[in-house]
Amino acid sequence: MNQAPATLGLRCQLKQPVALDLHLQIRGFTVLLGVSGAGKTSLLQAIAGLLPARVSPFGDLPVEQRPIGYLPQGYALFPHLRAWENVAFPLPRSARRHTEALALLQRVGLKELAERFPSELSGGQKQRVALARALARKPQLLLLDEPTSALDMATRDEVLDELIQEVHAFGIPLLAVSHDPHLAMLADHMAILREGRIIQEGPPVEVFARPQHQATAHLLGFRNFLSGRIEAQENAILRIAGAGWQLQAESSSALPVGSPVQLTWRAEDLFLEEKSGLPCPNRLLVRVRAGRAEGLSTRIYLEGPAPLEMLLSRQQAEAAQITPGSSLKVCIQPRHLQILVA
Ligand SMILES: Nc1ncnc2c1ncn2[C@@H]1O[C@H](COP(=O)(O)OP(=O)(O)OP(=O)(O)O)[C@@H](O)[C@H]1O
Repeated sequence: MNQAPATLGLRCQLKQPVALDLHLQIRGFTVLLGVSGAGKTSLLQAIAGLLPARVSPFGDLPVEQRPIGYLPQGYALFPHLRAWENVAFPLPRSARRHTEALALLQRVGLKELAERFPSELSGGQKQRVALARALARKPQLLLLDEPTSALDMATRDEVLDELIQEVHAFGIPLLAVSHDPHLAMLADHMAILREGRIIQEGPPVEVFARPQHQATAHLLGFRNFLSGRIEAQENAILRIAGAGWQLQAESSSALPVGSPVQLTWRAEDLFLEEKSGLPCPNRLLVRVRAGRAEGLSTRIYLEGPAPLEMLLSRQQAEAAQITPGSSLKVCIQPRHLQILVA
Protein backbone atom coordinates (compact mmCIF):
# COMPACT_ATOMS: atom_id res chain seq x y z
CA MET A 1 0.00 0.00 0.00
CA ASN A 2 1.49 3.34 -1.01
CA GLN A 3 -0.97 5.93 0.17
CA ALA A 4 -1.82 6.63 3.82
CA PRO A 5 -4.89 4.68 4.94
CA ALA A 6 -8.24 6.49 5.02
CA THR A 7 -9.10 7.54 8.57
CA LEU A 8 -12.22 8.37 10.56
CA GLY A 9 -12.67 9.21 14.25
CA LEU A 10 -15.74 7.51 15.67
CA ARG A 11 -17.73 8.17 18.85
CA CYS A 12 -20.53 5.90 20.08
CA GLN A 13 -22.67 5.92 23.20
CA LEU A 14 -25.15 3.07 23.48
CA LYS A 15 -27.33 2.04 26.45
CA GLN A 16 -29.19 -1.07 25.23
CA PRO A 17 -28.76 -4.05 24.80
CA VAL A 18 -25.25 -3.41 26.11
CA ALA A 19 -23.71 -0.23 27.57
CA LEU A 20 -20.96 1.18 25.33
CA ASP A 21 -19.19 4.52 25.51
CA LEU A 22 -16.22 4.74 23.22
CA HIS A 23 -13.98 6.76 20.95
CA LEU A 24 -12.27 4.79 18.22
CA GLN A 25 -9.84 5.79 15.51
CA ILE A 26 -10.51 3.90 12.28
CA ARG A 27 -7.42 3.78 10.06
CA GLY A 28 -7.67 1.83 6.81
CA PHE A 29 -8.53 -1.77 7.69
CA THR A 30 -9.24 -1.57 11.42
CA VAL A 31 -10.09 -4.57 13.58
CA LEU A 32 -11.92 -4.29 16.89
CA LEU A 33 -11.41 -7.38 19.05
CA GLY A 34 -13.67 -8.36 21.92
CA VAL A 35 -14.90 -11.52 23.61
CA SER A 36 -18.30 -12.96 22.78
CA GLY A 37 -21.01 -10.71 24.21
CA ALA A 38 -18.71 -7.66 24.50
CA GLY A 39 -21.08 -5.73 22.23
CA LYS A 40 -19.29 -5.83 18.88
CA THR A 41 -22.38 -6.52 16.76
CA SER A 42 -24.38 -3.98 18.80
CA LEU A 43 -21.71 -1.36 18.10
CA LEU A 44 -21.89 -1.92 14.34
CA GLN A 45 -25.69 -1.85 14.44
CA ALA A 46 -25.59 1.41 16.40
CA ILE A 47 -23.21 3.02 13.87
CA ALA A 48 -25.36 1.79 10.98
CA GLY A 49 -28.43 3.29 12.68
CA LEU A 50 -30.16 -0.02 13.41
CA LEU A 51 -30.04 0.56 17.21
CA PRO A 52 -30.85 3.87 18.93
CA ALA A 53 -27.54 5.42 20.07
CA ARG A 54 -25.55 8.65 20.13
CA VAL A 55 -23.10 8.26 17.25
CA SER A 56 -20.77 10.60 15.45
CA PRO A 57 -20.28 11.04 12.54
CA PHE A 58 -23.53 10.26 10.62
CA GLY A 59 -25.62 9.93 13.82
CA ASP A 60 -27.93 12.78 12.78
CA LEU A 61 -28.88 11.05 9.51
CA PRO A 62 -31.72 8.54 9.10
CA VAL A 63 -30.56 4.95 8.49
CA GLU A 64 -31.14 4.97 4.74
CA GLN A 65 -29.11 8.16 4.28
CA ARG A 66 -26.05 7.14 6.27
CA PRO A 67 -23.09 6.69 3.91
CA ILE A 68 -22.25 3.36 5.52
CA GLY A 69 -21.82 -0.07 3.97
CA TYR A 70 -22.69 -2.75 6.54
CA LEU A 71 -21.80 -6.42 6.01
CA PRO A 72 -23.54 -8.34 8.80
CA GLN A 73 -22.39 -11.78 9.95
CA GLY A 74 -23.30 -14.28 7.19
CA TYR A 75 -23.66 -11.29 4.78
CA ALA A 76 -27.51 -11.39 4.66
CA LEU A 77 -27.71 -11.78 0.88
CA PHE A 78 -31.22 -12.35 -0.48
CA PRO A 79 -31.24 -16.08 -1.38
CA HIS A 80 -33.86 -15.69 -4.13
CA LEU A 81 -31.95 -12.93 -5.94
CA ARG A 82 -29.00 -13.41 -8.30
CA ALA A 83 -25.62 -11.89 -7.39
CA TRP A 84 -26.19 -8.81 -9.59
CA GLU A 85 -29.73 -8.36 -8.22
CA ASN A 86 -28.38 -8.42 -4.67
CA VAL A 87 -25.85 -5.75 -5.63
CA ALA A 88 -28.50 -3.71 -7.47
CA PHE A 89 -30.86 -3.76 -4.46
CA PRO A 90 -29.76 -0.41 -2.94
CA LEU A 91 -29.47 1.27 -6.36
CA PRO A 92 -32.28 3.57 -7.53
CA ARG A 93 -34.63 2.01 -10.08
CA SER A 94 -33.35 3.03 -13.51
CA ALA A 95 -32.39 1.57 -16.85
CA ARG A 96 -28.74 1.65 -15.73
CA ARG A 97 -29.23 -0.51 -12.64
CA HIS A 98 -28.03 -3.72 -14.28
CA THR A 99 -24.95 -2.08 -15.79
CA GLU A 100 -24.06 -0.37 -12.51
CA ALA A 101 -24.43 -3.62 -10.57
CA LEU A 102 -22.15 -5.40 -13.07
CA ALA A 103 -19.58 -2.60 -12.75
CA LEU A 104 -19.62 -3.00 -8.96
CA LEU A 105 -19.23 -6.78 -9.28
CA GLN A 106 -16.29 -6.17 -11.61
CA ARG A 107 -14.65 -4.00 -8.94
CA VAL A 108 -14.62 -7.01 -6.62
CA GLY A 109 -13.61 -9.41 -9.43
CA LEU A 110 -16.93 -11.25 -9.67
CA LYS A 111 -18.55 -10.07 -12.88
CA GLU A 112 -18.50 -13.58 -14.36
CA LEU A 113 -20.65 -14.90 -11.51
CA ALA A 114 -23.31 -12.18 -11.78
CA GLU A 115 -26.10 -14.61 -12.68
CA ARG A 116 -25.47 -16.99 -9.79
CA PHE A 117 -27.67 -17.27 -6.71
CA PRO A 118 -25.99 -16.99 -3.27
CA SER A 119 -26.32 -20.77 -2.75
CA GLU A 120 -24.05 -21.23 -5.80
CA LEU A 121 -21.25 -19.07 -4.35
CA SER A 122 -18.41 -19.86 -1.93
CA GLY A 123 -18.09 -18.07 1.42
CA GLY A 124 -15.45 -15.69 0.01
CA GLN A 125 -17.51 -15.00 -3.13
CA LYS A 126 -20.60 -14.23 -1.01
CA GLN A 127 -18.48 -11.80 0.99
CA ARG A 128 -17.42 -10.02 -2.20
CA VAL A 129 -21.03 -9.80 -3.44
CA ALA A 130 -21.96 -8.29 -0.07
CA LEU A 131 -19.01 -5.89 -0.40
CA ALA A 132 -20.16 -4.87 -3.90
CA ARG A 133 -23.68 -4.31 -2.51
CA ALA A 134 -22.23 -2.19 0.31
CA LEU A 135 -20.19 -0.16 -2.22
CA ALA A 136 -23.40 0.58 -4.15
CA ARG A 137 -24.33 2.99 -1.33
CA LYS A 138 -21.11 4.99 -2.01
CA PRO A 139 -20.11 4.56 1.61
CA GLN A 140 -17.64 6.68 3.57
CA LEU A 141 -17.32 3.84 6.08
CA LEU A 142 -17.52 0.05 5.74
CA LEU A 143 -18.56 -2.16 8.66
CA LEU A 144 -17.86 -5.91 8.73
CA ASP A 145 -19.15 -8.30 11.37
CA GLU A 146 -16.92 -11.36 11.91
CA PRO A 147 -15.56 -11.48 8.34
CA THR A 148 -13.72 -14.76 8.95
CA SER A 149 -16.59 -16.76 10.44
CA ALA A 150 -17.99 -18.02 7.12
CA LEU A 151 -14.59 -18.78 5.56
CA ASP A 152 -12.72 -22.08 5.66
CA MET A 153 -9.15 -22.17 6.96
CA ALA A 154 -7.66 -23.05 3.56
CA THR A 155 -8.94 -20.01 1.68
CA ARG A 156 -9.34 -17.61 4.61
CA ASP A 157 -6.00 -15.82 4.23
CA GLU A 158 -6.38 -15.51 0.47
CA VAL A 159 -9.90 -14.06 0.78
CA LEU A 160 -8.82 -11.68 3.52
CA ASP A 161 -5.74 -10.51 1.60
CA GLU A 162 -7.96 -9.74 -1.39
CA LEU A 163 -10.50 -7.98 0.79
CA ILE A 164 -7.82 -5.83 2.43
CA GLN A 165 -6.29 -4.94 -0.93
CA GLU A 166 -9.73 -3.98 -2.25
CA VAL A 167 -10.46 -1.85 0.80
CA HIS A 168 -7.14 -0.04 0.40
CA ALA A 169 -7.82 0.47 -3.30
CA PHE A 170 -11.29 1.93 -2.56
CA GLY A 171 -9.77 4.31 0.02
CA ILE A 172 -12.69 3.77 2.41
CA PRO A 173 -12.02 3.24 6.14
CA LEU A 174 -13.28 -0.15 7.31
CA LEU A 175 -14.13 -1.36 10.78
CA ALA A 176 -14.24 -5.15 11.21
CA VAL A 177 -15.30 -6.65 14.55
CA SER A 178 -14.08 -10.09 15.52
CA HIS A 179 -12.70 -12.27 18.28
CA ASP A 180 -10.04 -13.64 15.91
CA PRO A 181 -6.54 -12.30 16.72
CA HIS A 182 -5.33 -13.64 13.37
CA LEU A 183 -7.55 -11.10 11.61
CA ALA A 184 -6.19 -8.30 13.81
CA MET A 185 -2.62 -9.19 12.77
CA LEU A 186 -3.53 -8.24 9.19
CA ALA A 187 -5.02 -4.88 10.14
CA ASP A 188 -3.60 -1.34 9.75
CA HIS A 189 -4.94 -0.50 13.19
CA MET A 190 -6.55 -2.52 15.98
CA ALA A 191 -8.45 -1.90 19.20
CA ILE A 192 -9.67 -3.96 22.14
CA LEU A 193 -13.25 -3.62 23.43
CA ARG A 194 -13.90 -4.55 27.04
CA GLU A 195 -16.72 -3.60 29.38
CA GLY A 196 -18.04 -1.04 26.92
CA ARG A 197 -14.76 0.82 26.40
CA ILE A 198 -11.63 0.70 24.26
CA ILE A 199 -8.88 -0.43 26.62
CA GLN A 200 -6.04 -0.42 24.08
CA GLU A 201 -5.57 0.55 20.45
CA GLY A 202 -2.66 0.96 18.06
CA PRO A 203 -0.81 -0.71 15.20
CA PRO A 204 -1.06 -4.55 15.55
CA VAL A 205 2.73 -4.96 15.95
CA GLU A 206 2.62 -2.74 19.04
CA VAL A 207 -0.53 -4.17 20.61
CA PHE A 208 0.62 -7.79 20.06
CA ALA A 209 4.09 -7.02 21.43
CA ARG A 210 2.89 -4.95 24.40
CA PRO A 211 -0.57 -5.87 25.66
CA GLN A 212 -1.30 -3.57 28.60
CA HIS A 213 -4.13 -5.45 30.32
CA GLN A 214 -4.82 -9.07 31.16
CA ALA A 215 -8.00 -9.01 29.03
CA THR A 216 -6.00 -7.84 25.98
CA ALA A 217 -3.28 -10.42 26.54
CA HIS A 218 -5.88 -13.18 26.90
CA LEU A 219 -7.65 -12.17 23.66
CA LEU A 220 -4.30 -12.18 21.86
CA GLY A 221 -3.54 -15.74 23.00
CA PHE A 222 -1.36 -15.21 26.08
CA ARG A 223 -2.15 -17.99 28.57
CA ASN A 224 0.44 -17.58 31.35
CA PHE A 225 -0.13 -15.01 34.09
CA LEU A 226 1.82 -14.52 37.33
CA SER A 227 1.24 -11.81 39.93
CA GLY A 228 4.24 -10.44 41.86
CA ARG A 229 6.06 -7.32 43.03
CA ILE A 230 9.02 -5.39 41.67
CA GLU A 231 12.11 -6.13 43.77
CA ALA A 232 14.71 -4.14 41.84
CA GLN A 233 15.42 -2.40 38.57
CA GLU A 234 18.83 -2.28 36.95
CA ASN A 235 18.95 -0.47 33.66
CA ALA A 236 16.30 -2.08 31.47
CA ILE A 237 15.98 -5.24 33.56
CA LEU A 238 13.32 -5.57 36.25
CA ARG A 239 13.52 -8.23 38.96
CA ILE A 240 10.05 -9.38 39.89
CA ALA A 241 9.23 -11.87 42.63
CA GLY A 242 6.23 -13.73 44.00
CA ALA A 243 5.67 -16.65 46.37
CA GLY A 244 8.60 -19.01 45.67
CA TRP A 245 9.72 -17.48 42.35
CA GLN A 246 11.83 -14.67 40.97
CA LEU A 247 12.01 -13.64 37.30
CA GLN A 248 13.78 -11.00 35.24
CA ALA A 249 11.90 -9.03 32.62
CA GLU A 250 12.98 -6.42 30.11
CA SER A 251 11.23 -3.09 30.49
CA SER A 252 12.00 0.39 29.25
CA SER A 253 9.59 2.04 31.70
CA ALA A 254 10.66 2.82 35.27
CA LEU A 255 8.41 1.24 37.88
CA PRO A 256 8.84 1.85 41.64
CA VAL A 257 10.25 -0.97 43.75
CA GLY A 258 7.43 -2.72 45.61
CA SER A 259 4.74 -2.04 42.99
CA PRO A 260 2.44 -4.94 42.21
CA VAL A 261 2.63 -6.15 38.61
CA GLN A 262 1.38 -9.01 36.55
CA LEU A 263 3.62 -10.89 34.15
CA THR A 264 2.38 -12.67 31.08
CA TRP A 265 3.96 -14.72 28.31
CA ARG A 266 2.97 -17.01 25.48
CA ALA A 267 2.83 -20.79 25.86
CA GLU A 268 5.25 -21.10 22.90
CA ASP A 269 7.88 -18.99 24.72
CA LEU A 270 8.23 -21.40 27.64
CA PHE A 271 10.94 -24.00 26.98
CA LEU A 272 12.52 -27.03 28.64
CA GLU A 273 15.80 -26.14 30.33
CA GLU A 274 17.84 -29.26 29.67
CA LYS A 275 16.75 -29.63 26.04
CA SER A 276 17.37 -26.12 24.80
CA GLY A 277 21.09 -25.47 25.32
CA LEU A 278 20.10 -21.81 25.77
CA PRO A 279 21.15 -19.76 28.82
CA CYS A 280 18.24 -19.71 31.22
CA PRO A 281 18.08 -16.68 33.53
CA ASN A 282 14.45 -17.38 34.41
CA ARG A 283 13.72 -20.86 35.77
CA LEU A 284 10.47 -22.24 37.16
CA LEU A 285 9.99 -25.63 38.76
CA VAL A 286 6.67 -27.07 37.63
CA ARG A 287 4.68 -30.30 37.66
CA VAL A 288 2.96 -31.70 34.57
CA ARG A 289 -0.81 -31.88 34.91
CA ALA A 290 -1.83 -33.00 31.40
CA GLY A 291 -0.95 -32.79 27.73
CA ARG A 292 -3.16 -32.32 24.68
CA ALA A 293 -2.32 -32.64 20.98
CA GLU A 294 -2.92 -29.38 19.12
CA GLY A 295 -2.31 -29.89 15.42
CA LEU A 296 1.43 -30.50 15.03
CA SER A 297 2.13 -29.27 18.57
CA THR A 298 1.43 -30.53 22.07
CA ARG A 299 0.05 -28.21 24.71
CA ILE A 300 1.32 -29.12 28.17
CA TYR A 301 -0.70 -27.96 31.18
CA LEU A 302 1.54 -27.29 34.18
CA GLU A 303 1.18 -26.57 37.87
CA GLY A 304 3.72 -24.05 39.11
CA PRO A 305 3.37 -20.77 41.00
CA ALA A 306 0.12 -20.54 38.96
CA PRO A 307 -1.50 -22.80 36.34
CA LEU A 308 0.79 -22.48 33.29
CA GLU A 309 0.80 -23.67 29.67
CA MET A 310 3.71 -24.66 27.42
CA LEU A 311 3.46 -25.38 23.68
CA LEU A 312 6.03 -27.84 22.32
CA SER A 313 6.42 -29.33 18.89
CA ARG A 314 5.20 -32.95 18.85
CA GLN A 315 8.82 -34.13 18.40
CA GLN A 316 10.01 -32.11 21.40
CA ALA A 317 7.16 -33.45 23.53
CA GLU A 318 7.86 -37.07 22.47
CA ALA A 319 11.62 -36.71 23.01
CA ALA A 320 11.12 -35.24 26.48
CA GLN A 321 8.77 -38.12 27.46
CA ILE A 322 6.60 -35.79 29.46
CA THR A 323 4.08 -37.65 31.60
CA PRO A 324 1.41 -36.36 33.99
CA GLY A 325 2.80 -35.99 37.52
CA SER A 326 6.44 -35.56 36.45
CA SER A 327 8.48 -32.51 37.51
CA LEU A 328 10.16 -30.21 35.01
CA LYS A 329 12.44 -27.20 34.97
CA VAL A 330 11.12 -24.72 32.45
CA CYS A 331 12.60 -21.44 31.26
CA ILE A 332 11.49 -18.15 29.83
CA GLN A 333 13.64 -15.42 28.28
CA PRO A 334 13.39 -11.95 29.91
CA ARG A 335 12.45 -10.38 26.57
CA HIS A 336 9.41 -12.64 26.25
CA LEU A 337 7.89 -11.52 29.55
CA GLN A 338 5.31 -8.75 29.25
CA ILE A 339 4.45 -6.56 32.22
CA LEU A 340 0.76 -5.77 32.60
CA VAL A 341 -0.85 -3.01 34.59
CA ALA A 342 -1.88 -4.82 37.80
N1 LIG B 1 -31.84 -8.40 20.86
C1 LIG B 1 -31.26 -8.52 22.05
N2 LIG B 1 -31.99 -8.59 23.18
C2 LIG B 1 -31.40 -8.69 24.39
N3 LIG B 1 -30.07 -8.74 24.58
C3 LIG B 1 -29.30 -8.69 23.49
C4 LIG B 1 -29.83 -8.57 22.16
N4 LIG B 1 -28.81 -8.54 21.29
C5 LIG B 1 -27.68 -8.63 22.03
N5 LIG B 1 -27.98 -8.72 23.34
C6 LIG B 1 -27.00 -8.81 24.43
O1 LIG B 1 -26.11 -7.71 24.32
C7 LIG B 1 -24.78 -8.12 24.59
C8 LIG B 1 -23.89 -7.79 23.40
O2 LIG B 1 -24.28 -8.58 22.29
P1 LIG B 1 -23.50 -8.48 20.91
O3 LIG B 1 -24.18 -9.42 19.95
O4 LIG B 1 -23.40 -7.07 20.51
O5 LIG B 1 -22.06 -9.04 21.33
P2 LIG B 1 -20.87 -9.54 20.41
O6 LIG B 1 -19.63 -8.98 21.03
O7 LIG B 1 -21.14 -9.19 18.99
O8 LIG B 1 -20.93 -11.11 20.62
P3 LIG B 1 -20.53 -12.32 19.60
O9 LIG B 1 -19.04 -12.24 19.40
O10 LIG B 1 -20.94 -13.54 20.37
O11 LIG B 1 -21.32 -12.12 18.33
C9 LIG B 1 -24.83 -9.61 24.89
O12 LIG B 1 -24.82 -9.77 26.30
C10 LIG B 1 -26.13 -10.05 24.31
O13 LIG B 1 -26.67 -11.14 25.03
